Amino acid sequence: MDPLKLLSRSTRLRAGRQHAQHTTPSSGDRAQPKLFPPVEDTPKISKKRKRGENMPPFSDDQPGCLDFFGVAVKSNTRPAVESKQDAVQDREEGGPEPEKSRAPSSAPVLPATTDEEARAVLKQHKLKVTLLNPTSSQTKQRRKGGSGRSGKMERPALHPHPLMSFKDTRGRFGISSRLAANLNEQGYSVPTEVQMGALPILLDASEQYLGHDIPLSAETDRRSSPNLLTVAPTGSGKTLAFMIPLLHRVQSRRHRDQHPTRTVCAIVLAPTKELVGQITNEGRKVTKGTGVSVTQLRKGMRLRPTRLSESKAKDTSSPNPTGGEPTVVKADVLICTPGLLHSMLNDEHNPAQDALADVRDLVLDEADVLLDPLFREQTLGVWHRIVSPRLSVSLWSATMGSNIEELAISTIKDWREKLSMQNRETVPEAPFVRLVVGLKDSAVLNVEHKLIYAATEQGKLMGLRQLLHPASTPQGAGASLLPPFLIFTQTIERAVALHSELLYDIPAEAGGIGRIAVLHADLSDTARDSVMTRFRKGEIWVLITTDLLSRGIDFRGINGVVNYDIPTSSAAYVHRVGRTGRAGRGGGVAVTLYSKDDIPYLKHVANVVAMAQKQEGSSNKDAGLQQWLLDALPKLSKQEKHTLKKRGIESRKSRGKDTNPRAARGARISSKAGFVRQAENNHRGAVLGSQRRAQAEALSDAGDDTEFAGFD
Ligand SMILES: Nc1ncnc2c1ncn2[C@@H]1O[C@H](COP(=O)(O)OP(=O)(O)OP(=O)(O)O)[C@@H](O)[C@H]1O
Repeated sequence: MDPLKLLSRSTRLRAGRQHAQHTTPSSGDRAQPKLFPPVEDTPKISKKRKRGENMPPFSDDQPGCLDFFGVAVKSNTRPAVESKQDAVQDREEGGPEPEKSRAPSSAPVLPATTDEEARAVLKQHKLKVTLLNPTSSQTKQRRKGGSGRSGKMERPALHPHPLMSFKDTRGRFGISSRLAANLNEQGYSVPTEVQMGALPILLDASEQYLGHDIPLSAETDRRSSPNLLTVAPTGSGKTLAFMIPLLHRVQSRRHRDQHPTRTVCAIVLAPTKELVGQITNEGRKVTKGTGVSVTQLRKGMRLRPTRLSESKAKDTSSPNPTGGEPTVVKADVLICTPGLLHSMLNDEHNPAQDALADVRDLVLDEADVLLDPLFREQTLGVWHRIVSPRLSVSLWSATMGSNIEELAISTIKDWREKLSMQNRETVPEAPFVRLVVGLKDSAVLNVEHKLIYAATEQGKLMGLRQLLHPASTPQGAGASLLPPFLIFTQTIERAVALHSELLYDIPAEAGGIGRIAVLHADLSDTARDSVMTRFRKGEIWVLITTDLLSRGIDFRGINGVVNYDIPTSSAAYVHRVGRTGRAGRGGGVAVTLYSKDDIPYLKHVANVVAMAQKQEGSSNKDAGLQQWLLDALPKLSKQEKHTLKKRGIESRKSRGKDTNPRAARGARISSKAGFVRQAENNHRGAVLGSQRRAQAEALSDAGDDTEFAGFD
């Protein structure tokens, strides 16, 4: 088997075997993908446990950690919880389940943890849960008697009981046997940190997690699923964390309503087509046989109207822009980019103006990008078209600025007020919870970060070639990378130029030009799909791309990321390097090449690297980023940061050649000397000239019957 066929996310995983075949460094040998060390390695926690009475040892090696709460399971709270859950399940699924699909009597049941145990586990796994919309009285109390920092609003902490094994999802939250079986079949047994924290919050909207700490206000609707904002590291399993609750709710609703026609019940928005495709694929794998349909919205499709307007819609259906009959979306869960859905909803020929009438779940994956000015209008446009008072919104990313948090709070408030006015009755307020895993906005820890100074553009190209051909470099002289890896550039032009420069660098015996490819937004959808598939299959070893692939994309077993052009924000760095070291795998390398032009803009990258190294507790001080370098790098003002994020490094933009040809020449990606390029240009000009002359002669020979074909 080709060892590079590891990238394929669609590879069927089997329980207990999912990492067995991985042989490249970044495939790692971790049995389960937790990011933070198990309790045995954490002296602080074990010390605490000695003091605690009922805290049995927790080991990540225990599959599913079913014994974790072994002592407490015997407690008399268990039967009550069990019977309550059965009742909820029966109610949700429209009556008692047939015997065969019920959990067997030996099925895991709700671990009856105490609040104290839950707190210890949350702390151990670096999970922090906060209520973002406390009642005004709670806020005041905390201001007075709280931390003492007057005027600073302190939000109350929550302590949901974490999920220790996917087996518990059925007994504890009543997810269907089919959904549970699919998770098991895909090899998911132990939840990652984000799943441990988010699943109980989203699957159990009641007293389970909120009642302990926070008496909610009278107008807060306890029955609503809470709104959730999650910040968790790249590759930590956020997709599954939002997919399971969403699919569970859709499935329960379908059972309960017994409605034959499908209308969209849930929407997942993501910024790129590639990510949309990946989420759809993941959703389909876990919904197999559940009757829930997960669909990727594509151009030329038509949204299905709700029942009310269906008959009216039949006469006014809009033509398919790609020709032929438009495909009507028959989906329970719709996954799409905000731009496409927004334009479809605003199309005046669209007969399905109320297509989102049944939507009760909205997920914003990579929420900080979706709420960035670039996508904000479309994202909020879709959000405001949803009219269900029971809407539950969740926002997910590895990086989330405080401005995004504030924007989310204000949008939820505006949306609720608007809906209350429209409906002429108060829409109940759902709790808005924030879950943070680890340190916010930081790079994943199991990746080795390298910053390499290359002085000039040509130096960067040479540095990259050394990475591609480590054998030609004296041992220890530089970084080396094992394919497959990704190379990021700032612009499409530079990605294309770098691709043509490196095209012949991989020897024919190793696959030649087929091993290296470029992917960017100017390619057709088919070309983009084909490159993605070939990279996932391991046919392509080096993929040059722009920030198009920097977010969300999950290539298993990718060994490294090269920032050929430095990222334009710390968030961009976190996401780019997060394409390696996924699901807890070690061995990934992130190399950032920088020239002297980059030095003014390097600080944000250096800060993230320094933070990651500090968190990791790098034992080798020389390997880490030197403090003098950090101190020497200039700091950007807020305005400069904003401009850099928006426009990138000016000299690398192709437009530079009109305004500043010299700078543009300096930024050109080429290893050829100036005189060689000039000779090539002269030759190209001569060939073009002779072709033109030949054309002109042919035209004059053709005589008067030739039609005027425009000026040459
Ligand atoms: N519980 C689990 N056990 C084993 N593997 C898991 C588990 N949950 C997720 N994974 C795997 O981890 C990888 C990363 O998951 P995912 O793409 O959801 O990460 P993410 O947090 O969304 O990353 P990003 O921030 O880059 O979007 C995937 O290959 C997924 O199959």
